[in-house]
Amino acid sequence: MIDLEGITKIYPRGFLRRQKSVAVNNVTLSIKKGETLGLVGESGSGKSSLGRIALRLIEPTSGTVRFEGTDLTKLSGREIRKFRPRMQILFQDPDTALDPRMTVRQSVAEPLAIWNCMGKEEMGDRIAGLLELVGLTPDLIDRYPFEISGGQKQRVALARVLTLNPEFLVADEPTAALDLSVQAQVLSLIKNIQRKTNLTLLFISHDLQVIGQMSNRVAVMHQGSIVEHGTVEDILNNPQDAYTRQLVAAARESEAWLGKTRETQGIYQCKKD
Ligand SMILES: Nc1ncnc2c1ncn2[C@@H]1O[C@H](COP(=O)(O)OP(=O)(O)OP(=O)(O)O)[C@@H](O)[C@H]1O
Repeated sequence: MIDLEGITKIYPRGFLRRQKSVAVNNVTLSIKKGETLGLVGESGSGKSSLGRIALRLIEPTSGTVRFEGTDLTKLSGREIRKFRPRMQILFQDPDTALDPRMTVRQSVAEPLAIWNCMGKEEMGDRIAGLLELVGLTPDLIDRYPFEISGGQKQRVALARVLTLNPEFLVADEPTAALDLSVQAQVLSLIKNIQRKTNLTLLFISHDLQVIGQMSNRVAVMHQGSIVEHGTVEDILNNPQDAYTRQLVAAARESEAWLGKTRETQGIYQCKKD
């Protein structure tokens, strides 16, 4: 469904913007319909730039982006607008996606109103259905973002993104701003919705454990390049690249640390009881 070919992104930087910074370096990747491709790498490795290029939210310096065979890099602003409802992005911080002056209902309704695709009654049903899909109770519908929790806000942001039935979603560290327990709920929600709707997903994270839970295939990004690419099992059990081996070792260490922490908490709770 998505074919990125030879994507390079160079940002100008520094005084008078004369220096160049290569954020993405000749990346070629494909994502099949209904598949989740996990994109993992440390901060600054170029993941977000690549995700935004895949949606043509920013222009690549060179390379092509194909969406079901159509080269998005060749389309005019007017032509790309037709594709917008079919491709969406879910950001790390729901506060950037939600207008603080809009209620939950207004935030979810806005894309429908902009695309002018429904009558009032049908829109009401659609909003109720979406809120149910993301596990939000109807009593939250008239609340403002400051009146709901971080996890609830991310669910509203997800409902908003799903409003127009997108076929391709870039989820850019969608749970990084959430507590661990809420993170797990939101991840399983995204996974269930992806299965139900056969969404094609580019899931971006710096956390290999999260990527492992969410993805069919993984691409490891380091300093703008894809250094390794394979199934989750291949990457976790038989990493070939030196940087990937470091990532896997760090993920295993943090898994062991988390397990230990839970154990300690368990013992503490028993004693308290
Ligand atoms: N608009 C910009 N102008 C100049 N440089 C930029 C711009 N956006 C990103 N960069 C640089 O490009 C590189 C890649 O950034 P990018 O945000 O794509 O990485 P990332 O892997 O998503 O990082 P993070 O996980 O911290 O979001 C970084 O060195 C960053 O400083």
